[in-house]
This record gives sequence, C-alpha cells and structure tokens, in this order.
Amino acid sequence: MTGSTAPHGAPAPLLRLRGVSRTYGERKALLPLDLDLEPGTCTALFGHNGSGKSTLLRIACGRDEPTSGTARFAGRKISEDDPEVRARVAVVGDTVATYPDLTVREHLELVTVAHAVEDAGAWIDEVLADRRLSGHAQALPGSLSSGQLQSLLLAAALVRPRDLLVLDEPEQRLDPDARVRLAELLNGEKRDGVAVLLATHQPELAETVADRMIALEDGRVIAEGPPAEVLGELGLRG
Ligand SMILES: Nc1ncnc2c1ncn2[C@@H]1O[C@H](COP(=O)(O)OP(=O)(O)OP(=O)(O)O)[C@@H](O)[C@H]1O
Repeated sequence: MTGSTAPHGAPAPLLRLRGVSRTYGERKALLPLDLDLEPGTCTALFGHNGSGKSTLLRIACGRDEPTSGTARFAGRKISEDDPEVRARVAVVGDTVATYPDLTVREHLELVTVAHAVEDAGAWIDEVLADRRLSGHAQALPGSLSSGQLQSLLLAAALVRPRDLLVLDEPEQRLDPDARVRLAELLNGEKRDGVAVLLATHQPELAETVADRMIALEDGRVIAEGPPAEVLGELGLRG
C-alpha cells in the first residue's frame, strides 16, 4: 500500500504539506509551512501550549482544512470524508472520547468491524495485552483510570490497519513504564513502514522515536531537524 516511489528512486512522501497555514478569525494559529512524511519515518512536533501543534495535526489527518496551502495524502487532497483516508489514517487525539455503555473490548471490536479486520479476536487479545488492558477487557470506560483510558485510545488505533499514524500528545496520562512501552510501540510502527506524526511535550519521546523534529512557537517554525540538534538549539539538551 505504501510502495509508491518518487521519480528519483526515494520513497514518495505519504503526506505532503505545502505552504499550509491556519487562521481562526484574526488569530494566526499556524504560519505557512511545508512538511513531507515518508513511510517508516517519524516526525515530532514540539512547542508550548498554543504553539499550533494540534492545528497542524488536524490538517495532516484531514479533520480541518488549511486556510492556505495544500495538504495531500498519497497524492490526493486529504479529507477525513475520503474513504481511503479513513481506511489508511489512524488518529489518537488529545481528548478521550468513549461510549459509556461499551466495554473496553467492545470498543476495540467496534473498530475492527468498521475496518473489516479479519480474525480480530486474537488480534484484540494481543493489543489488550500489549497495552496492559487484558484485566480490564470487560470494564466500562467510567471505571478506568485516566492512564488506562489513554491506553484504550492507543489500542483503538492499533487494532485497525494504518499507513499513517497521527498522535496528539500520546504520552499524556501515561506512567513512566507505559511511556517506555509507547516509545517501543512507535519504533515498531516505523519498522512496519507506518509513517508517524506526533505532537509531544516530552523531549525524551521525540529523541527516542523521531527522525525529525519541528519546534513551533506562536504558529511559526523556530527550529527543524534531527531531535538532538533541535533540542540543543532550544537549550533542552546537554
Ligand atoms: N477552533 C479554534 N478557534 C479559535 N482558535 C483556535 C481554535 N483552535 C485553536 N485555536 C488557537 O490556535 C492556537 C494554536 O492552538 P493549538 O491547539 O494548535 O496549540 P497546541 O500547540 O496544540 O497547544 P497544546 O500544547 O496546549 O495542545 C492557539 O492560540 C489556540 O487558541
């Protein structure tokens, strides 16, 4: 699915943003920027509250349209209304949205049915175990801790097919052990050829998983490059 190749032989970017900006009324949430994301790579967005990370992620997954510029996924304008985008782009948002009357397992079953996943039972068991949720499979969301709810959001993205994984601060509410396992998970996604785009407030996560880091401030790119270099520029590293 991700095997397209650019004319010069390098993998074609799965996600290509060109001159993308977003304005809300008078507020410039995002100034024009470019971003290419290739299969099997991870780009991390970093910046203070309100710097524009979620705005960029919403455009990248087709939930919002840029005020200017173009956002393309696999060569076509990205929109979450596009069945191909819904089939290939998995999103872990920054807010927890669950059905209060469905168990943890039923949430994941719902996702696998929607995405026509075959042999979903065993796969759901595996994802539940990886996210340390096996003992809560029959629990309703209201009885979960905030970290367990976050793990459920991650699990819902993992039980379905995906070529692009977009995550908004996936480390939030997770304990240190779960954060280490999150980094392992994202590196595994890259090995599987998934393109990963995440916003994070955790420099260690960016350094462990990201090939490229984009630091934003007031909607503007203030540093961009390998995470160690960007964190150095920001004075957040040795
Ligand atoms: N729907 C909206 N209407 C008006 N302004 C918005 C809207 N969404 C975001 N903004 C503004 O755009 C700017 C960027 O917000 P955004 O949510 O992208 O920041 P962020 O970097 O993700 O912050 P955080 O780290 O707090 O999640 C902020 O000034 C915010 O107030």
